[in-house]
Amino acid sequence: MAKLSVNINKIATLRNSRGGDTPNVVNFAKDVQRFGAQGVTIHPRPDERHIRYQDAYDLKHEVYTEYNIEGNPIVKFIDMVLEIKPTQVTLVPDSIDAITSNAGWNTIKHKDFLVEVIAEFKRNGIRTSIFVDPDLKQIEGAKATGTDRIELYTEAFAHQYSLGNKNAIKPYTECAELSNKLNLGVNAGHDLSLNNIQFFKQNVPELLEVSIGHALVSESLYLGVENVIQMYLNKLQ
Ligand SMILES: CC(=O)[C@@H](O)[C@H](O)COP(=O)(O)O
Ligand SMILES: NCC(=O)COP(=O)(O)O
Repeated sequence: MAKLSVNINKIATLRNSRGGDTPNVVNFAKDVQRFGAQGVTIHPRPDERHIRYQDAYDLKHEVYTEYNIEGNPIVKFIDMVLEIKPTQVTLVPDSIDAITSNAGWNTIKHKDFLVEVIAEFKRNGIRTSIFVDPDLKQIEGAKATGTDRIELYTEAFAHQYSLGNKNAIKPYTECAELSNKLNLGVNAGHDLSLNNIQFFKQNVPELLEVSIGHALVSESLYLGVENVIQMYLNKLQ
């Protein structure tokens, strides 16, 4: 069984749009765990447009499942992760102004940097994962960094699958097979959804964890809206 880690960035986006504390990010994290999620993921960005660094600290004692913090390992991020000591840190090579993550690491070009940062996290007992495109060379490069796991960047799969192209799964299957052979754990994320997750899971051997946020929160709105409209109508009678 692959674990589901719920990315709660979007809850912080909604909260920040009004400047208050609704919805409350910590309560949401507690609820998703109560409902069965096996992990909570956050991806604080340098501009703190959704998850703030303070949220990462506030969640530390409330996430009793797997706490996964994703981000670009700039100094401020590294210091925060070392202080919080989550279950897992996922390194993502985001440019400062990226709207969302849009590429995996070049694990060959950035090998020395990754080796150093990963060693520091592992010395502190934090499991490491690095975000990579589904490319066999990048998987071999990831192995050489000493990371425990890789997170396969699934945007291309999600897009192609939505167009009906099931062959788009092939590089992911191959990368997972190679990772398994190399004893690298396999996580995955980005644009996974109720539409594509079952097919993805069935075709990616030994998938350990998926982190899902954007679609999961959108689907929750759609699937919950009928109930909430009825509750308002009842109160307005
Ligand atoms: C690495 C990855 O794919 C996710 O963490 C994604 O980037 C979520 O970040 P946003 O919520 O800022 O889009
Ligand atoms: N690591 C991927 C993640 O946390 C969530 O990505 P998305 O579901 O918001 O696209």
